[in-house]
Amino acid sequence: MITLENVSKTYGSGPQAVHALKPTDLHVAQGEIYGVIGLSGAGKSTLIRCVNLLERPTTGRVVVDGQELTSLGRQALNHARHRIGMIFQHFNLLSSRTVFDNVALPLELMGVAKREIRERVQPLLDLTGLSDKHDKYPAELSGGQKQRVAIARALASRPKVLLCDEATSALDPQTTQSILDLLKDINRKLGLTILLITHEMEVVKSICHKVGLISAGKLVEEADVGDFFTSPSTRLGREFLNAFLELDPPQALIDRMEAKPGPQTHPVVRLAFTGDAVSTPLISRLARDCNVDVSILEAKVESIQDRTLGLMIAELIGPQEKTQQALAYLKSHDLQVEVLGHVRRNA
Ligand SMILES: Nc1ncnc2c1ncn2[C@@H]1O[C@H](COP(=O)(O)OP(=O)(O)OP(=O)(O)O)[C@@H](O)[C@H]1O
Repeated sequence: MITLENVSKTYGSGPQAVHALKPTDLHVAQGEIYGVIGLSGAGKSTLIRCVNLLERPTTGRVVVDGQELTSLGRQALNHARHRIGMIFQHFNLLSSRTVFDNVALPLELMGVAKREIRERVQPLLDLTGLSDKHDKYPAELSGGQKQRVAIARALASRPKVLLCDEATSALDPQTTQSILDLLKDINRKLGLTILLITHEMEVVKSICHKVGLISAGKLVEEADVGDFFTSPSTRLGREFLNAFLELDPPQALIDRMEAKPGPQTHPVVRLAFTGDAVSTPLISRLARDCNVDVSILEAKVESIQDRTLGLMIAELIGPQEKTQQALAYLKSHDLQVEVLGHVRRNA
């Protein structure tokens, strides 16, 4: 439904040039919710704004619903944009218009007749839970309600695609969840394809099917959400995941950690279990079969959509050859094993 081919964006030129988006390929399938995550300044906004050509890409092709937007003239592009809704972090509502009139605005601009506008706006207010806010002004609404108005407005022109630019970043966690539930609901009910950008793993975890990780203008990793949360393939992906899971070794242990193994040290490992491994008593088998002691420092179980993810930080205690054997054993059992460092037992 959305295809970016070799799309890049450079702001300015010469020594002042900022290569905000390096040549990027991206595909979002029909009906999919795709999240792009990255740190501040990574190029997320630039990427999403290139999709509807709010930013004109420096190179590449943008194809939405089979139509190449980058080849269209001004009028045809305006028309094509009716099929692409967009919502923003700060809602961008018109303060002098009521809820109804804000939602009706795109239809007025398209020249839709008054009666048809009435017939189309009311169901959108119902869908977004705003039926009783019809005549309110934005100043009379909460942040979550304002974003609902923005969503209803974005849906008014019956788009095939919804672009969400940090749509929940200005909202508290509870309101964020209700807006994410609404987006999930409209994705299901209307078959709407959603591309969102966010810096919050919670957003990706809650509603996305697929995720792309962007860093310094480059899409460095792309995966199904379940795979990303269980085994990110880049260092940055692991940093995002670890920060989200808040599963780091105690500081006192980090301070004692050495990078290289030695005859007097024991490895500290972070283990991620998925699927069958979650319910298998691997740790007791590890102790029995490999003859090492396992000191569990932290552990938790997370539900990531339809998957269960078990996480643990543990110290493997025993002679070096036994702890190496234990690591090989863990790796052969479909676990993600990351050696965080090595500590002296009684330092
Ligand atoms: N209009 C512009 N002119 C020049 N540089 C720009 C412009 N817009 C963005 N940039 C630069 O491009 C880079 C990417 O910015 P962008 O806003 O796309 O990142 P982001 O990931 O969305 O960041 P944030 O999460 O902080 O909004 C940054 O270095 C930014 O300073």
